[in-house]
Amino acid sequence: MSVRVSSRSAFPPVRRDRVIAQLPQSFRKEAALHIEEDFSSKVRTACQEQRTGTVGFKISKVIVVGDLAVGKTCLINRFCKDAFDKNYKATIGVDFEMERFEVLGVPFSLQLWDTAGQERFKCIASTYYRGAQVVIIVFDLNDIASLGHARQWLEDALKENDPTSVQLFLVGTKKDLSSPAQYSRIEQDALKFASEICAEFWAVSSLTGENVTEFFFRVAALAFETNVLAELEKSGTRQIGDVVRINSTSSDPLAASKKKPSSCCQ
Ligand SMILES: Nc1nc2c(ncn2[C@@H]2O[C@H](COP(=O)(O)OP(=O)(O)OP(=O)(O)O)[C@@H](O)[C@H]2O)c(=O)[nH]1
Repeated sequence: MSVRVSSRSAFPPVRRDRVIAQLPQSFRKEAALHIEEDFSSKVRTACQEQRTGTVGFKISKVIVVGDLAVGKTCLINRFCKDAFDKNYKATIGVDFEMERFEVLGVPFSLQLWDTAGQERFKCIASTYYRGAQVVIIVFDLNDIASLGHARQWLEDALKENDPTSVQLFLVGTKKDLSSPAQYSRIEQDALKFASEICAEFWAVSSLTGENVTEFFFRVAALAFETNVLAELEKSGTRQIGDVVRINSTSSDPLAASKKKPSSCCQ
């Protein structure tokens, strides 16, 4: 496999197909963490001038939660291993994969934590929720009950984390199994719920691979952008009037879902 060597990294080189030079776009503008077309000029400039501090050495923790058998393991495996297993094997506790990216020339890593959806393993899994920068709540697009349970998964994940600093994604899986009519019905509900909790909505299929790479690239890019902005803030280079564009960093998704019925993410 071809790789790209970064002179600024102490880690192994990044795969060529993990290089992000443009901001990947959201799946639906109605439920997006932000709708800018590109990285902010502040972030681009910081990367060009190598003013990203420790971001190149950081590992962002991503937890993937949701009901049993909704497809969390398959989603991670499709992206990390380009593999799909049609047989269900329950995750016992947790498992994780590391993915290395290069964003705007800066190395950046995601640690993807696959957690158990089965009730009996949930208490083991929840001990690993702490320290997440990104929470991905997964539901099955063909099972409305799994979308209904998303709020509980969110509450559990936020108990262990600062609700104002996590980025939330709501991901519907098994898109290949739903008819267009079925899909559009559940998408309406998912979009509504995603905008209530300030999450970004995606619909994917791990069987066909539809939207899987696009989704994880978006996660990596937004997590990277937040880290660079935080680094700039720490080093005092942000100016009065600068806006942190990722709204989930400035609002509490659970409080938002109780107070605001409409979108609060843009
Ligand atoms: N057709 C189809 N089947 C899928 C897809 N994703 C997952 N599956 C199937 O759904 C079942 C459950 O998938 P898993 O990824 O193991 O589910 P999980 O959410 O990790 O389950 P737990 O570990 O118990 O929490 C398996 O039989 C998969 O093959 C998909 O995109 N399309």
